[in-house]
Amino acid sequence: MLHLHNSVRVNQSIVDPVPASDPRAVVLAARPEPIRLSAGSTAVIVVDMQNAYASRGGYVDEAGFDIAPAAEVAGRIGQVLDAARAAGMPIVFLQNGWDAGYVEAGTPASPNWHKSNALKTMRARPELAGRFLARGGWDYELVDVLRPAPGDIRVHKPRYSAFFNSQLDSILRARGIRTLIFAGIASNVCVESTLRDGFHLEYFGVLLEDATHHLGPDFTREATLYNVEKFFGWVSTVADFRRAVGPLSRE
Ligand SMILES: C/C(=C/NC(N)=O)C(=O)O
Repeated sequence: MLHLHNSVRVNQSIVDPVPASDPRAVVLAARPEPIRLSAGSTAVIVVDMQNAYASRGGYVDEAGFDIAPAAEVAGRIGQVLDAARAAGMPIVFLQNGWDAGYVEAGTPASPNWHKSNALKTMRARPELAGRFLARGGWDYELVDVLRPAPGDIRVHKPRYSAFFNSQLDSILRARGIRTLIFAGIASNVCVESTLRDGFHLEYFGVLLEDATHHLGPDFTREATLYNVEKFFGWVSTVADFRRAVGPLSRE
């Protein structure tokens, strides 16, 4: 038996979306229980590792959020990608933002116009106008240490959840993907939004807790981990992911 928050107990049986007979299947240690995944039906989803979210002078830094842990997180995501590539798993890089004219960001008739801290910061500081999250600009680009390799997939997304107004679902379905390994920033915003929507689309979502960073007080990190573990998916770590998929390495 495994003890969870609030003293809830669940069986430690393996969650089994793929048959054990699948030659590319491994068991990933996770909370609340281990989950079997296959390299043939699992993708790594790297959420918004753009200068906006992970570099000094980018949007969230300028908007006053703490990005100090982002560099370490990027390094750990690099380890996840090395292991995933060696195992032959597809890797999807999400990039959040809008066109250079901000048409996709919406008008005052959109909640995004009112809630986006990027848009709000640019309105409050006109000298920053046009700088944040605009396709073609530095802020929108992925951080230098996490450049996509040939074969990796990039998906543009204009809202927090990558399943809205994007190609993500059809790209995943076209490859027979059932399980999504999540890394990136921010755990409590775009990562959680995408993992939740994936749940409703029948994807098995696993969040690697040390390959992500939150925006806001530490309780937001705790809340996301609780929500994922308890309601929407599974929580694992970079070391456990590497341990699990290591034997699948084709090198
Ligand atoms: C706050 C925020 C989060 N984005 C993310 N990638 O989690 C934003 O985009 O404004």
